[in-house]
Amino acid sequence: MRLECFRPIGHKQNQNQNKHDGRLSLGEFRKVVSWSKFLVSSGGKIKGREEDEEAEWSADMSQLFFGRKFASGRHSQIYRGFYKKIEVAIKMTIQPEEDPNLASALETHFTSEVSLLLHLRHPNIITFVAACKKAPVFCIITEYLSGGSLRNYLNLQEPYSLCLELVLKLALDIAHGMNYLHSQGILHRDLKSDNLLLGEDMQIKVADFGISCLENHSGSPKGFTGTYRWMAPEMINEKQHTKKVDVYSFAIVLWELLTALTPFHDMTPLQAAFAVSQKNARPPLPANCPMALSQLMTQCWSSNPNKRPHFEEIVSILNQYSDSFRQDPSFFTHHNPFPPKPRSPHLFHLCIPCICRNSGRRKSVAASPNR
Ligand SMILES: Nc1ncnc2c1ncn2[C@@H]1O[C@H](COP(=O)(O)OP(=O)(O)OP(=O)(O)O)[C@@H](O)[C@H]1O
Repeated sequence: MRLECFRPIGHKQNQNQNKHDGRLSLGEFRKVVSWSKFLVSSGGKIKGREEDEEAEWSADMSQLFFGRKFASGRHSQIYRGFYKKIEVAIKMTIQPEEDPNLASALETHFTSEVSLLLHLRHPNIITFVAACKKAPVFCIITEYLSGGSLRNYLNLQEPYSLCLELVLKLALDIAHGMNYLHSQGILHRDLKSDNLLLGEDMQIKVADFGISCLENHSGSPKGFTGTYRWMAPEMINEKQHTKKVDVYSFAIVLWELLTALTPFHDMTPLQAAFAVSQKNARPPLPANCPMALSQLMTQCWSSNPNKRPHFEEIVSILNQYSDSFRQDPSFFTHHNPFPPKPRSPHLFHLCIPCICRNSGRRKSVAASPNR
């Protein structure tokens, strides 16, 4: 998109402008102009993660050019734009006058999202550019990712159609991003395919840190929750939770990659939450899913958070699978993550006569799936 399609805040628009040429429509322009009176004079500061650190994040609004709105969140509108000639996404949130509780929750989440994003630098985490806070309008500027969300991508695919190579690549991108996030002591708490964005080269970046928090401040997110279909049972039950809630959500995302379907699509989010937390329900394992990936998913969505692996381990397992799969495309057909346990020497000894006597029968007994 050409730079001249975008307008700095406060710039007058030509009324005859064509609505469909990538520029702002009159309505969109009026909205941005109405926000501009709040944004132009902004020069906010926000507390950094260190108690005494006040990090400057304030955007230079004269360098911000708005394009079209291309997405919406629950409480935000997302515009394309340019900031200092870099293509960006601009997330705008406006506090509702009529709902002071929501207004205050939105401010808390804006502050928390900025203070966390500010410190993150990783190829699989969305890059923060700048922000602007001038109540009742808040804006967060990040790099723009042209591939849209993973959910939108999956919606365009046939069920069960993603090739294993792509599933492994995307799963590894997510696991790398999450491993980095956890290494920084941050819990995401809303990991889902809508919050995973795709770059041009199908590189995934983790986004939307609105309800994320530092590990040692993991109380319930005031005013908001994550999304039930992806939420770990202990978080649904509002119990104390740890980094492992993200591992649970990762398992659901892995299931989405393998099926391209929406988890618990035949239930409302509340029904899904009840089924997961009270009946230990999980999405059905795909029939043709390699056993190695089924085992990883099952482990990651275990109801006991201590049985879920850390992301470091997940990265290492997925790396191993990717390497083996690259070298031998039939790897997943042969690989059995549950190798039969070696028999104890005592039992082996006892079996010898019976093997000798019934050598023909032994084969079929060993092959019995019930053993
Ligand atoms: N940097 C970006 N590049 C491309 N698309 C983006 C970007 N940021 C957000 N989006 C799009 O906007 C949608 C909503 O963004 P985001 O999840 O950050 O908003 P939100 O208000 O926190 O949403 P919600 O509260 O509903 O989860 C994303 O699912 C994605 O499709």
